[in-house]
Amino acid sequence: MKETLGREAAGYVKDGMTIGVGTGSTAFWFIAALGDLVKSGLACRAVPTSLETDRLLRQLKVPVISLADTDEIDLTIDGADEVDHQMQLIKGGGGALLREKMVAFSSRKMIIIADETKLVKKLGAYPLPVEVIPYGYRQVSLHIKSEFGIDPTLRIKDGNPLLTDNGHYIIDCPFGEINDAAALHIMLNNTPGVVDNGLFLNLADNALIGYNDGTVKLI
Ligand SMILES: O=C(CO)[C@H](O)[C@H](O)COP(=O)(O)O
Repeated sequence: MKETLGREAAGYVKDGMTIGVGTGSTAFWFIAALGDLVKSGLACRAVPTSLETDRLLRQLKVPVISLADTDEIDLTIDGADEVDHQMQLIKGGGGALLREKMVAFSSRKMIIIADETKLVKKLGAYPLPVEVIPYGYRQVSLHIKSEFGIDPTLRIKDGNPLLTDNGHYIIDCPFGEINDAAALHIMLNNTPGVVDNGLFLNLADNALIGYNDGTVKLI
């Protein structure tokens, strides 16, 4: 399914485009498809959203530029942890939310690739990743806990706090159903020490949703 989604998304890439390239296991298959297109002669420039995506793109000889090297991105293809029918998202399960959001914000169009399990009526069942400055991360966590009555978890990898590509920590916040995503976004990002959170509001245009029976629908 992820491979089908990656290949389907590659159909939206046109010659000469600057492409934002997402992170994660679904985006992996888009990268593979983009590599094939470049091999067969497509000209494009790719803006990676993580060091891992950067590495994969270079491995496949896809020309890579950094976000600072372009004024605008024509199209971004990325995965998501949740997408609702209004194209609002939760992202950051792979820890790349900050660069992903910066790339999405600079893109004229963003298409999400996700399987049907990620298409939800309301965001929030997936714990919302919040990227924080390591200094004082505990205070941020305590603040979120007392403000919202939830139990945030510091993301751990190999026994240590996971460090993002930007040298930050991630706190995963199990909000449950989010009723006012815009207000939550502001409240979180107004907390000193919070760099950004995984709510992607009004950034995605469409989603390619992959269904169990092998079909893909553009919504
Ligand atoms: O936001 C992300 C990384 O920060 C990913 O797009 C999201 O976690 C989905 O990943 P996958 O396709 O592996 O399920």
